[in-house]
Amino acid sequence: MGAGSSINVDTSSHVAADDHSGGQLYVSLKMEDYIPKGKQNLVPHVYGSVPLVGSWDESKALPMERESSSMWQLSFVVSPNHETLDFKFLLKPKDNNEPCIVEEGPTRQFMGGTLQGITRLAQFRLNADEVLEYRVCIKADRVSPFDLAASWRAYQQNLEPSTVRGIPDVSINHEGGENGLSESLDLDLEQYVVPTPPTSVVYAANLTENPRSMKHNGSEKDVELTDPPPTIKEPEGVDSEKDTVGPDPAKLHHSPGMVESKSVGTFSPKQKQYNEKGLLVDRGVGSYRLARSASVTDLPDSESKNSMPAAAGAVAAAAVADQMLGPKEDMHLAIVLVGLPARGKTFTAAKLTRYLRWLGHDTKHFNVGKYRRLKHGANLSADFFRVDNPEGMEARNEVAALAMDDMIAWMQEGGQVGIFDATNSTSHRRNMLMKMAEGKCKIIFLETICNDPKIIERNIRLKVQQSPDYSEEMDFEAGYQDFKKRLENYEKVYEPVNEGSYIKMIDMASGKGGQIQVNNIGGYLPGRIVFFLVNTHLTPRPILLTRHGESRDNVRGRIGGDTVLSTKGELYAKKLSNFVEKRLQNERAASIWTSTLQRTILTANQIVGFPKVQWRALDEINAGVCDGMTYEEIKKNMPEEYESRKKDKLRYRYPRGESYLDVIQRLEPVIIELERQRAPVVVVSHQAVLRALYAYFADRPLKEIPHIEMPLHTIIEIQMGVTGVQEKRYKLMD
Ligand SMILES: Nc1ncnc2c1ncn2[C@@H]1O[C@H](COP(=O)(O)OP(=O)(O)O)[C@@H](O)[C@H]1O
Ligand SMILES: O=P(O)(O)OC[C@H]1O[C@@](CO)(OP(=O)(O)O)[C@@H](O)[C@@H]1O
Repeated sequence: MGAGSSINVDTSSHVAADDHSGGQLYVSLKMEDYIPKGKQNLVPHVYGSVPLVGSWDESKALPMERESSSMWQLSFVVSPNHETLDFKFLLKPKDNNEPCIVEEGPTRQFMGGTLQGITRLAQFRLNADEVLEYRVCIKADRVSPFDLAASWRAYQQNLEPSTVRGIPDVSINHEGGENGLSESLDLDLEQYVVPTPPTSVVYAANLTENPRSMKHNGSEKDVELTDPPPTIKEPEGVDSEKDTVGPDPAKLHHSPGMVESKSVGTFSPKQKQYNEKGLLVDRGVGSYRLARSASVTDLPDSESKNSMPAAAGAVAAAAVADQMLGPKEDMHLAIVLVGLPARGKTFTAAKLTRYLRWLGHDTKHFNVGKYRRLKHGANLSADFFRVDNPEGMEARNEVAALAMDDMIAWMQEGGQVGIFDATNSTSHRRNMLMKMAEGKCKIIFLETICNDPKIIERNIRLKVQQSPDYSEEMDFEAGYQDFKKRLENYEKVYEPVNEGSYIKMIDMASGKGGQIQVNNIGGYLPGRIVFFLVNTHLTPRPILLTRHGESRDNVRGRIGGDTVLSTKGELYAKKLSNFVEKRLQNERAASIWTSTLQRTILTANQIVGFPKVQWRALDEINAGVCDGMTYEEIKKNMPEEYESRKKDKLRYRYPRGESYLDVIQRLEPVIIELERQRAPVVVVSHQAVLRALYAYFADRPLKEIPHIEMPLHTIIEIQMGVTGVQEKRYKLMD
């Protein structure tokens, strides 16, 4: 994506999202059958150097299967730790008493995923005069665990015996768990619901920045400057269950058993205080500040702007290079939304803000609608938005300029990414913004386009229900008609973006993939933003987060390690499998993700009927030299380490281990993959890792992450949907 380039990404295919998923080698072998009459009792087999293909033990060789009348085939997966695989074909008589015939010639070999000596015929010497020859076709492709899971799903749907071997982490056992216990536990899921952390439901635009000009004595008047809460109106004569109608938030938040829930952009007073204080985080990723990599002992005051140690690794290196080589204005990035009303601009802006903040980028969301409401009141009719209303036009340009001024001023104080959320639907308006930004920040336009009338209709209804513009309009139909008129006013003058650097999201909410077009986009952070947007969508699905069942080390109070489950932990594994079976009973495409540590694998072991994927990225925070110690032992034997961690748990890096910031960085591919999935996912992982994942969905600030409560034996259900994120919790046992 160099400067001046323009590319189209068709998101209906799986674009570039698999590069992080730790590929495995999918090997497919075929042999053409020339077996003469009289030799048809010989079945081709494969055996070789790894346990999957018998460890050179003929009796454990893998039989090939008949694909057609003349073709034998076998496919298997070589795990990453067996990248070198030696193998040979052999013919096994159906009558086991007769000796096997091993193919002539040198051993065939895969090395580092490359095939050696593959094309030669397979020759079998039956006796001094007779040699059997087979044509051989061998293919090896690197595949992601997700594609493997998909192939397993295809098997499940077609109900044909799988011919893919060696996927030990893909469970195809349809019977009940061990002892049949999962069937015997009859769970009524609702009785396990527990309250979520206290929060309130807020429309995303309400959480955006307040005008600086309306600040008093340096402190913001939160109460006066907050948009009025939305009034939930039921559209008259409309069945809210119909697919053109968005879910009634009242129902969403108080559905049976849902004790409390919250949406994206929800905040606790504590969090708001944090946001407004604007803790500036410099992880060396895309920030212009080049903090040196610090050990915790020389960390300055944690609230100071330059206090974040630079993140390690190639990713950070790329970002740092961008900062050093790019022009000064590139140090600050303005993402300027463009689009007609009800096209998902605020939704996208809020989501992007959440993602960038989670990654440690100092990001703020400026919503011009909020400025307009605060300056001119919330109840302006569609006439205000007419092009032939000069006062309205002037007032709208004025609040846009005010918000842009604020954003640029904030950037000059050190802010990194500003998200400027308005329709910005004419080139005249965009020119004004570009002039204001000249020499101060780089602008990327982000246009959301939707051509699906059903989705537009659903969005309009959602807007009338949720937007503070209609909070005082009790009559849904009147609000609906007014919004439609407002939309017509915008449509008359709308000019799609064709200038500068831009990203166009076209029909991304259609559920069929959509399209992303980018023009003149370069650099680390813009690249990450495009990658994130390509992978996000609106398909509703749950994500279930849970820690593993109690481990033996948990009982002893030892951190890290790789022990098995305690008796209590084993019980949780059974309850969890029963829970998942019930909660996801109609979700055939769901998958179970674990870390590579025993305690999560054992916890998921009894869940049957879903593919399982092991991620190293989901492994617990690496406690380095402290691994296996109790907190008491660390305090006694390494008091400085203990104190340093206590002082700054987010940034503290265990000697030869990791910090929470390191964990967040390695979890980014997991977040992208969770965003990309359209089916439910159950994540069985660990305390620190789940704190970091949860913080992303719940929009909790970085500073709070190491202190988020993440109890054992509890499931946090994150419901992703068209209105954002809802949360529900189940506690299966103490
Ligand atoms: N890319 C998109 N295209 C179409 N609709 C979207 C998109 N992203 C989100 N939406 C939906 O649009 C609804 C209205 O979005 P909102 O952000 O308030 O619109 P806008 O800011 O454009 O007026 C959201 O609740 C969401 O369901
Ligand atoms: O960051 P803190 O609060 O120490 O929590 C992380 C710790 O949680 C533990 C339990 O104490 O996770 P886990 O349950 O996965 O074993 C430790 O292994 C890990 O070091």
